[in-house]
Amino acid sequence: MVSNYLLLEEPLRMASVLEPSKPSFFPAMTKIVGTLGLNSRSVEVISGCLEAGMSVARFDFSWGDAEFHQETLENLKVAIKATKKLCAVMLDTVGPELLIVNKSENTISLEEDSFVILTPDQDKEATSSLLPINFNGLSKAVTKGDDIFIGQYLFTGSETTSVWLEVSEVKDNDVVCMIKNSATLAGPLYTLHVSQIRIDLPTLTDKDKEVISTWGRRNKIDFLSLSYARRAEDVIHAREFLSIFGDLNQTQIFAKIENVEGLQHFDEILQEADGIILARGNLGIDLPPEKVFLYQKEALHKCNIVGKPAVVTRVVDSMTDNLRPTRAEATDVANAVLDGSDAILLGAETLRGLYPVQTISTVGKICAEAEKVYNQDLYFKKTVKYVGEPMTHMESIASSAVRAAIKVKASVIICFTSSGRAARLIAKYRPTMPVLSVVIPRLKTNQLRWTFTGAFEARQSLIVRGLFPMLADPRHPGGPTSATDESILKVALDHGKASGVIKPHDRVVVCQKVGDASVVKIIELQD
Ligand SMILES: Nc1ncnc2c1ncn2[C@@H]1O[C@H](COP(=O)(O)OP(=O)(O)OP(=O)(O)O)[C@@H](O)[C@H]1O
Ligand SMILES: CC(=O)C(=O)O
Ligand SMILES: [K+]
Ligand SMILES: [Mg+2]
Repeated sequence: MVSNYLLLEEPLRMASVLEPSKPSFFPAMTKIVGTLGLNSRSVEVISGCLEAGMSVARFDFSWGDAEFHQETLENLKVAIKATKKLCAVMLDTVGPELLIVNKSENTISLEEDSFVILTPDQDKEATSSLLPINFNGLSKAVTKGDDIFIGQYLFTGSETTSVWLEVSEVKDNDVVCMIKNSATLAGPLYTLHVSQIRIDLPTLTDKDKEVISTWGRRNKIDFLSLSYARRAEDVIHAREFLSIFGDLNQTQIFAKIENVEGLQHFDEILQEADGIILARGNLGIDLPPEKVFLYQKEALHKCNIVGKPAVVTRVVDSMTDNLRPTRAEATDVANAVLDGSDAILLGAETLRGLYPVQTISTVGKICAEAEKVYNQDLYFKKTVKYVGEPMTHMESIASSAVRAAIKVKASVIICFTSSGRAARLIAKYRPTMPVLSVVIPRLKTNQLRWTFTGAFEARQSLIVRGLFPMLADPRHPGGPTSATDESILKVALDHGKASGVIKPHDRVVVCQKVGDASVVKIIELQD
């Protein structure tokens, strides 16, 4: 029987369960995005995160100000130098997120069946009977009987600090709610969510614009995580805004789908965005829990077939306080890989968790095991069928490179690229071996000065499953000649050997342009 499930057939599966997990030169083909903050901002801890496999650092502006994040980023730079591990930078916007700030940071006890008022008056202190929120339209958006959720920022669900409320009355700008479960709110910041209600705030808020034009520009961010993307226009507007700042026109936009409205416009958003983040934290309370798994499978499938990277969030919440994930969480990580995610995003686990480094390493190990039993052959066939014929030249070259690499059991695919496009297309076919994307710099000018391209392109591949970037020497920019190509290939092979992914007598598939022709070649190493 031909399985339709992206998992290898027996007897390979049981063999894989019983064989010990093997350490490899890289933790997994699936990438890990770590949210840096409170418990993950020293050079030492960030270095540990990089060594454990984090390749994208997320700076979440819902939490902490520009100065706080700058300090963390400076430490990240030191850690990158020290570990020699590349890492991309992602700025995550606040967007139309409803937040409660608890300035005093005293815990707030809420009693089941008693009442609490939500007020837009942010000068008020947060107490057991009054919670100030950052939005003055709530009283117009909700009606009696609506459910409201309040939890610690990046709530994990297992803590006793989350509460469900029911709207019992709207009084001018205030919303009076009945408390449905007793809870103690802890920490300085809480997120508030009303299921399936449109929050009439722009997706890119004034604060977000300010942060992008200062912090984002200063740090030439690789990715913008556009929180609460609800329509294609949100992405278009964000792109227009980024393009005002010369350096940021290369920043990729990852649309973060966090509610049903975003889900309803998924196809149009995907068309405009460079990638998608399945923000299961918020979506998991906007959608009924029983619907989340199917959305995940559908969304990942859609991203995969168009070759855009997809990131899944909130996988091992319980590791925020524990050294081991629950069985359900470990299985969930593996299923995210089998469903097709490119990267896993860790939130509370690395931001305020007790074990940021161990969490990254545990998630990496689970991903690696799932990748071993991923049914690449079936996936490849489905993708080729979906793309149809005639294929574009590049699509045909990319799929041929993957096919050739699998047939000859190559240990690695080396892809020369400037824009990163060719390497991403290869990754789309989900090769079982890593793709060394050798980014060849190009010289460009803005009429005032010369600069090299390549750094953005290299770092942006750090979120794509299977891509491992390497920057070629800028002394060989521009048009390829056979002499420079040979020397670049030699550097790439040496890099592969030094990192342990290429061994003597291995076969390697190389994808490059020779003159005008795109070629796929197979080389057999002597030593
Ligand atoms: N500097 C280079 N030297 C040799 N081959 C290259 C070089 N840059 C790209 N290629 C090859 O050219 C083909 C087109 O790849 P890709 O689309 O990435 O090219 P590009 O020049 O980076 O992009 P674009 O066509 O968008 O300008 C691929 O086969 C790729 O491996
Ligand atoms: C990470 C995030 O914002 C979410 O999962 O909702
Ligand atoms: K955010
Ligand atoms: Mg969210």
